[in-house]
Amino acid sequence: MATPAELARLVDLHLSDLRDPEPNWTIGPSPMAGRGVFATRDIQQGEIIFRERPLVLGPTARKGSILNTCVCCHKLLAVKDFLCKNNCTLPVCDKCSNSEQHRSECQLFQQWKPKDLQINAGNNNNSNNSHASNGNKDGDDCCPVNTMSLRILTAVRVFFLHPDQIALVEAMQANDDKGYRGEIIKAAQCFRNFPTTDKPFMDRLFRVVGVLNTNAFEAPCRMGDHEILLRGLFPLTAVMNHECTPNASHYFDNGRLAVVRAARFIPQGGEVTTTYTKILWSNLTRCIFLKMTKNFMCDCVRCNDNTENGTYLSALFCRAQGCKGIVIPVQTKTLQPDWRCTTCESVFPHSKMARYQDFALNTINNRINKGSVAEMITFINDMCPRFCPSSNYVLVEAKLNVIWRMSRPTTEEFNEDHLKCKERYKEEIVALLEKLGAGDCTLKKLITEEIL
Ligand SMILES: C[S@@+](CC[C@H](N)C(=O)[O-])C[C@H]1O[C@@H](n2cnc3c(N)ncnc32)[C@H](O)[C@@H]1O
Repeated sequence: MATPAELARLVDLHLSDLRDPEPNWTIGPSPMAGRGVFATRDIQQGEIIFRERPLVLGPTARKGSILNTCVCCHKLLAVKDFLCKNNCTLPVCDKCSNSEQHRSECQLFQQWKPKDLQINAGNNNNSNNSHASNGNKDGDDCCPVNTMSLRILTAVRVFFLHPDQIALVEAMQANDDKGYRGEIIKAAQCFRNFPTTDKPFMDRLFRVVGVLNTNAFEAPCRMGDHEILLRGLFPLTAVMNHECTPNASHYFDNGRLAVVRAARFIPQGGEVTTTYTKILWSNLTRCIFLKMTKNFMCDCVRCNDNTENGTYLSALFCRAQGCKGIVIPVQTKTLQPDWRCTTCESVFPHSKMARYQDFALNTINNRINKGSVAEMITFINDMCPRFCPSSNYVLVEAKLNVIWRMSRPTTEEFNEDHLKCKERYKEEIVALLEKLGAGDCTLKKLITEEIL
């Protein structure tokens, strides 16, 4: 792995005009993991630490993604006949189809000979050759886009970068997850002539895919009245290590600019951290997510406190007869803790509580976005307290969903009680964030400034 100094040199070149002449950050060796970002002086809460453009950007092409979106400008395309006229099978608008960027990737895809993607209605479920629908019900039968070849596009774009930019990608960490090979194999199956026997090429591709999976962000981008998620590699933002209640927060300005601010005061020399999970998830949910997606167990203060600063985001109702107490995990930093009631002290095995947590999660999530906001509020206020403590993260997320839906343009009308509920939910979530010590985090800004 590249030294912190070499990584910092390449990051400086990448930042170009966005590099502050006297930055308040530097890259150094981290006691948490590998390299990290550190404050060169005291940084006040709310201060911008850096801004950065993506080194590469591409479609996320995940299940449910809108696929009839131009791979260059991300504009929404017609529901039919939106693929490149040169048969590279990439969705592209007329204007971008003649751009330099598209020309090079179009030629490469043509050289690899994409397989015929004409599909039959209802034949969308073959995961080895997954012709995805375009997320637009009208177009389900006529959207011959292969999500796996679309997903590999961001990795392919790395090969067209300037040598210093390629060196930066090479200097980044790539977790060695065998699952990443599957992504490449599935993409290769979309072509008749993919260079699978070219070992140096395949090794480089594997590393690039590893770098993307370890470091890339999903950045929301609004184009007119549709919003899509882009897969972006923002190298400096990615060098920040994870903390479950981080001291910095980041957001993406329309997918094209990462902005990193101090959520709290950061003393000179302190490591600048961000979070790779949702801040309001419970200890166990974050722990499982980090292990599965980032391959590490977090050791931060919050992960070591089974009350989570008194927020009890994990809490479930006690299963002992007659007890109305709550149970929380006994051990921290394990994927299968025992659970103990804080009132009667009964202990339950994880298998039992995991089933209960899944039941609460599925019952609540099945209602989210189904039916009106008014129905959701009634469900949250009247039904959920019967089976889920109000501090449980799933219920907290349901309230967040109501705030989100009420803050967006909608034809639904809300009465005074609904508006009061929304305000109450907002106050509860802001109080939770304060208990966690989250400072001026992005979520707090989104809630209080209503820019969800
Ligand atoms: C995006 S990289 C962060 C930068 C990385 N430290 C480097 O040197 O390039 C993400 C990886 O860093 C490591 N990491 C980040 N935060 C960590 C933490 N709190 N504890 C342990 N490992 C962590 C994990 O290996 C994770 O997959």
